[in-house]
Amino acid sequence: MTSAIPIVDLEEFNLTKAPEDVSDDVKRQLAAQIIDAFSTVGFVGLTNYGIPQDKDPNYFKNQHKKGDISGPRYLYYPAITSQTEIKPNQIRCGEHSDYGSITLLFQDDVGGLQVEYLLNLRTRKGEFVPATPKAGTMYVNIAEALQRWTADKLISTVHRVVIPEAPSDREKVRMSVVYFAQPDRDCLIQCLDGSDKYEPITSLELLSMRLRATYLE
Ligand SMILES: O=C(O)CCC(=O)C(=O)O
Ligand SMILES: [Fe+2]
Repeated sequence: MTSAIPIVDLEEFNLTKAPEDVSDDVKRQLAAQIIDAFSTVGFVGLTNYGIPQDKDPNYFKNQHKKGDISGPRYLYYPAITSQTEIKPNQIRCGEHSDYGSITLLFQDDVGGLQVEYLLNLRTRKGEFVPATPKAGTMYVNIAEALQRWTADKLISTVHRVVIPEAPSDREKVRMSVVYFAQPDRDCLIQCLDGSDKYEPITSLELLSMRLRATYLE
């Protein structure tokens, strides 16, 4: 059976307004539609990627059944005008990789998202390349839980958002919607190849550890 990918029409919610000018009701409706689209249609079917042959092909999917710590983030980057003060090397979102299994990322047409393209898998040396917006497409980032699970067979994607160079682009608001697919909170993430490359850890512990490191340390 094939399942259609639902379309969430952001225009309907008039998101060209700044977030503070959009009512909580409209935000709630939009959030409900987006979460429904991501979770019920089973975007998190990671079947056949990095799973040892003897595993159930639905292995990854089954670890996202509850979606109890998965969730969306709506990002609004204000316009940058000639009056805006920008510090040297300032960017819109610093380089990082996400914490869960995969991240689904939708962006508008302003640009600025860059992903690290690994030139050398062993040293992990890479260079940032633009992840150019393309209408009707989404980016899928591999995140850290998946890297641990697959014992580095899949490597998490380092990414960032820079300020566009062209004044006509930087003067536009940039918006993106991302969905962080996180293995269910009690799911034990241990290397599927049987190695001890990473210690087993529950999804919730891994998320808490990464959030602490990012925001508190
Ligand atoms: O705004 C974007 O395109 C990227 C946001 C992002 O990487 C994140 O929220 O983790
Ligand atoms: Fe990210």
